Amino acid sequence: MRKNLVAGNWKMNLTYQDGLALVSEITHMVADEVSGANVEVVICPPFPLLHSVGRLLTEGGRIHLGAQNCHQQDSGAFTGEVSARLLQSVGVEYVILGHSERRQYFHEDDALLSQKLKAVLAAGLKPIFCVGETLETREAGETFSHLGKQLKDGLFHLSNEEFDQVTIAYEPIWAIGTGKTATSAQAQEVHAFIREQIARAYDAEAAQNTTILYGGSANAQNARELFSQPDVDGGLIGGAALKSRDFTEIIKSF
Ligand SMILES: O=C[C@H](O)COP(=O)(O)O
Repeated sequence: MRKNLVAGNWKMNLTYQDGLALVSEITHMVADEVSGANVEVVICPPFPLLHSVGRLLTEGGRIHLGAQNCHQQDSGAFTGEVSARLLQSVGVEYVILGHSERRQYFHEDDALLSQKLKAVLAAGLKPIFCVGETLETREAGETFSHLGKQLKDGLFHLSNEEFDQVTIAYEPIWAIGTGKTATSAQAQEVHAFIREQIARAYDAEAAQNTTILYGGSANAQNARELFSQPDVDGGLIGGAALKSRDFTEIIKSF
């Protein structure tokens, strides 16, 4: 039985103080309101907040810590970078890899992401691997070939055991931060396609066990409808993860 998951990606938002205030509100709301829900929750703050947010999450109990990126090497002269091993040592469990913003603004390609995946897995962390198409690609009718290639080149080189640790996030780039959400039917269509590709690359069991998240202007209003789709197992939440009430309502949408 695959798990449902809601991951909040804070991106490059908030100060240290604002971040701690937000996470404290979220832990209280989740503790009070979400006790029985069948969902794992992850919060991915910027690097300088990881340790302190992690401590609050440990005290609060049931929310896991994630990072937004890491370097592919274990250590060394890579000024400004952060290794998976360091992330693991501050209590991180998940790492987002291949977010469309990393691909677009930092030119991360499938070859680099393959190395990052290996580093994350070697450190005992769980990757949240993102794929998604631009509006141009969708309108050209190339969504599925594009996603198929991202999965094949970026992800499907992993062994079965390594792949077991992976969560996939589908992010229609045209829906990120735009307020334009994919319809639940559009999301379901792509998620089913991704699951089918997993079955081909690995097997039916791996496909059934893989958690596939939707990311792209998911919010407290549309989460229930999106999460009710058979192949949508949760969300990678940007803007709405910065508001404790909205994020909690999204978690409660299962
Ligand atoms: O990582 C999160 C996704 O990019 C979605 O962001 P958004 O919810 O602000 O559209």
